Amino acid sequence: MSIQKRPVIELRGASKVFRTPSGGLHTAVRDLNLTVEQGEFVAVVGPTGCGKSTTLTLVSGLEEATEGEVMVGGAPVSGIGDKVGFVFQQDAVFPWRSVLSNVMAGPRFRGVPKAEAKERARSWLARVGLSAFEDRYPHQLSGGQRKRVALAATFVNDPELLLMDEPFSALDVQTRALMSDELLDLWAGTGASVVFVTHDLEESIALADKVVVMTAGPATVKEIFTIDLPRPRRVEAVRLEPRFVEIYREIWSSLGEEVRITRERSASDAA
Ligand SMILES: Nc1ncnc2c1ncn2[C@@H]1O[C@H](COP(=O)(O)OP(=O)(O)OP(=O)(O)O)[C@@H](O)[C@H]1O
Repeated sequence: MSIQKRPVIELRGASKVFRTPSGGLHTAVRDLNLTVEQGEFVAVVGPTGCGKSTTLTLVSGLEEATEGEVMVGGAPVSGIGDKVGFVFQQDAVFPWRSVLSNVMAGPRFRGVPKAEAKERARSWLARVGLSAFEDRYPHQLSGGQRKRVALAATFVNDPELLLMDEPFSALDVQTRALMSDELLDLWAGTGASVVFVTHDLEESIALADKVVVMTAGPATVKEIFTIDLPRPRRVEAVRLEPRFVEIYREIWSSLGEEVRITRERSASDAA
């Protein structure tokens, strides 16, 4: 018997129009249709400024769609849900709290008793290899370690949906690859769905089940590619596989066209 997967996110004909400071209107997302199923890891790639982050803000409930429907967990999105975790480029850690206190914060806000929150936080800190650092403060950590704290602080809340906006882009290449592997390890077995926005096509293929290519702005879905690389994956190793290179070429021919359109537009705007 096949297991019926249920959609966790459904965007149907979603558009977002912003009012610009000069009083004009700017369409950031146009007629976007996208379904993300339970447990699925979906990466979103597209040219710079096309509307990827705006798509995430619609799903998060931070912004309301101007048109169309945005459903999360089968209901129209309203505000930020308890079961949604966020990881952004900037480290969302409290600088005045210790590492342990940072990871305990989510469960404590959700009413988990202190002793239990501490136990859960310690177990996630162990999983990200930071047990020895629990008394440190964020400024006493490296960028990679701070990112690990942010991941532990997110996963400790058992999110059903993880929204990630270029979470590793400020890290150096090696740390980035390590963090990607850690993310895959942490995510495996949680059953959480992930939407991961990135500029980096290699990163998207190494991580995801599906790569969504967005058009040059306003963002709409151009093509969706299924990534049939087996799991578990190690990002540095998977990049060298012939199938990876084949997928990369296929997606790049779709994405490259949108990147070219965006470049030509900005060149003509500058002229
Ligand atoms: N609050 C806002 N008000 C007006 N315009 C906005 C607002 N937020 C985003 N935009 C515009 O909408 C477009 C899409 O922005 P968005 O940040 O979603 O793109 P992106 O694909 O995530 O960009 P990047 O890849 O550079 O991070 C851009 O032209 C941006 O300037």
